[in-house]
Amino acid sequence: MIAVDKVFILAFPDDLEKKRALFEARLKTLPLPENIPVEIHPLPSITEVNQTLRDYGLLPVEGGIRWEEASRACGHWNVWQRHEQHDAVLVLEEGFLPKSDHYQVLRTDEPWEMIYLGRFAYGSDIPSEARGMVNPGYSNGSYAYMINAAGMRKLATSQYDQNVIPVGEFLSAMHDAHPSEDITAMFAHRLTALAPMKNFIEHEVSVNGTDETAADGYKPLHPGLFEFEGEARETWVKKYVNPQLVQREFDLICDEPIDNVYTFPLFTELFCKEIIEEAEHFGEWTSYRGKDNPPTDIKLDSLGFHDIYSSVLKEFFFPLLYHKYQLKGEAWKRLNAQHFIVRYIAGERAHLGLHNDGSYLSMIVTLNTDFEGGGTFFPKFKKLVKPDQPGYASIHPGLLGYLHGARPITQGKRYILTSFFFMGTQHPFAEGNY
Ligand SMILES: O=C(O)CCC(=O)C(=O)O
Ligand SMILES: [Fe+2]
Repeated sequence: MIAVDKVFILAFPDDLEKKRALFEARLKTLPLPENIPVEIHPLPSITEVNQTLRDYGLLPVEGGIRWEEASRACGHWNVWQRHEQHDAVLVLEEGFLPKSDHYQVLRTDEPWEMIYLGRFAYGSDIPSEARGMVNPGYSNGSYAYMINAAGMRKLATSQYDQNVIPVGEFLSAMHDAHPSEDITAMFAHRLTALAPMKNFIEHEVSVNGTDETAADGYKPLHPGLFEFEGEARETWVKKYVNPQLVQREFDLICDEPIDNVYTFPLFTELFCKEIIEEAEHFGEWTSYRGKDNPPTDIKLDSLGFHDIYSSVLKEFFFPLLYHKYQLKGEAWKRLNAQHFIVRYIAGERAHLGLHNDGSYLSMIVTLNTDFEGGGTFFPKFKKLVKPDQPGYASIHPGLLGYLHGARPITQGKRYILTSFFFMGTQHPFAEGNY
C-alpha cells in the first residue's frame, strides 16, 4: 500500500481533459488508499512560466534552466509548501506509467522522508535494511515519489527557491547522492530517501501517445530528416536510402550469417550521422523498453519521426522482407512497428542481456562503427552479427528461437536503430519485460 493522504499530479496545461481520463485509469492500477483525494495541478505554460517563477519567488540558477524544468519546479514547489496539511503525499508528473506490482517490498516502517516510486538511476545504490529497497544513488527524474511532512518541510526550506535547478537533480542533492559538491552545497538539510531496486512506476515521454503531439515544438537539428512530404520525398530517398536497396537486387545484397537472419544495406552514412546527432540533440533518453537504467532509448514517436521512418521501411524494406521470408497474402501488409534509437555507452550501459524480443520480426540498424566490442550475439548459433559499415541492417525472427543480446562495448558509444514488428495494436512490451 502506498500510504499517503493525497495524490498530486503535475501536468502541462494542454489537453488536460484528455489527460485526466488517462491519469484516472493509471491511478487505478496503484495500491492507493480508497477514496484518496487527487489534485491535478496544472503547470505553467511556456508563456506563463516566468511570471509564475516570480510569483513564487523562485530564482533559477545562473545559466538558467529549460522552461519545462522551470515549470515543473513551480509545480513541485507549490506542493512542498503544503507540509502542514498532510502527513505524506504522492507526487506524480504527467508521463507516469505504473509498470509493476511488487509493492510488497514497499516497507514504510524503515525511516524515510522521501521514497522514489520511479526514477532513472545513474549512481551506485546502497542496499538498505528493507529487502528490495535501496538508499538511492544519483538519480534523475522527479516523476513519481512519495514524501512525508518532514521531507516536504525540508524541501521547502532548503534554499531551493534561490537555486532552482531541475527537480530531479535537486532531489539527488538533497539525499546526498549528487556527484557535484557545488550543487550539494547550495542546499540546506539532507533527506532520508529510499527507492525500490526496481521501479514501481516508469516514465514515458508523452502521455497522449500520438506521433505528432509528442514532439510538438521540437526544433530539429537536421530539418532535412523531417522533410518528406510531396516532392521532398525524392530528395529524401536520394540522400538517405542506400541506392543498392532502391535497385531491389535483394539476393545480391543480402548476407545470411545465421539461417533466417539477414543483413543488408539500408541507409546511407549521411542518414546515420544525422540521426545520431538528432537523437543527441533531442536528448530525452528514456527506458521505454522496460530494461534497466540508465535510460538508453528514444522512441521515434517522441522525436516525431515514426511516420516517416515507417513509410520508408514500407516502401524499401518490406519488399525485401516479403522476398526473403517468402511472405504471401495481404495480412503481412498490416505489420505494425515500434522504432527506437538506442545508445550504449562503454562503462555505463554497455550491453543488453540475452532475451527474446516478443515481436514477429526485429530489425537492428548499425548507425556507427567507431566503438569497440558490441554487436548482436546469438548464443544458440554461436554467432556475433556485427555489420562493419554504418547503415547496414540485420533482421531476425523475434518470437522464439532467436535468443540474443548486445555484446558489451568496451570503448566509445554504439548507436543503433531498432524496430519491432508485430500484428495488431498490441506491442510486444505491453506486458512489461520480454
Ligand atoms: O544492440 C543490439 O545489437 C541488440 C538490440 C536488441 O536486441 C533489442 O533492442 O532488442
Ligand atoms: Fe532484442
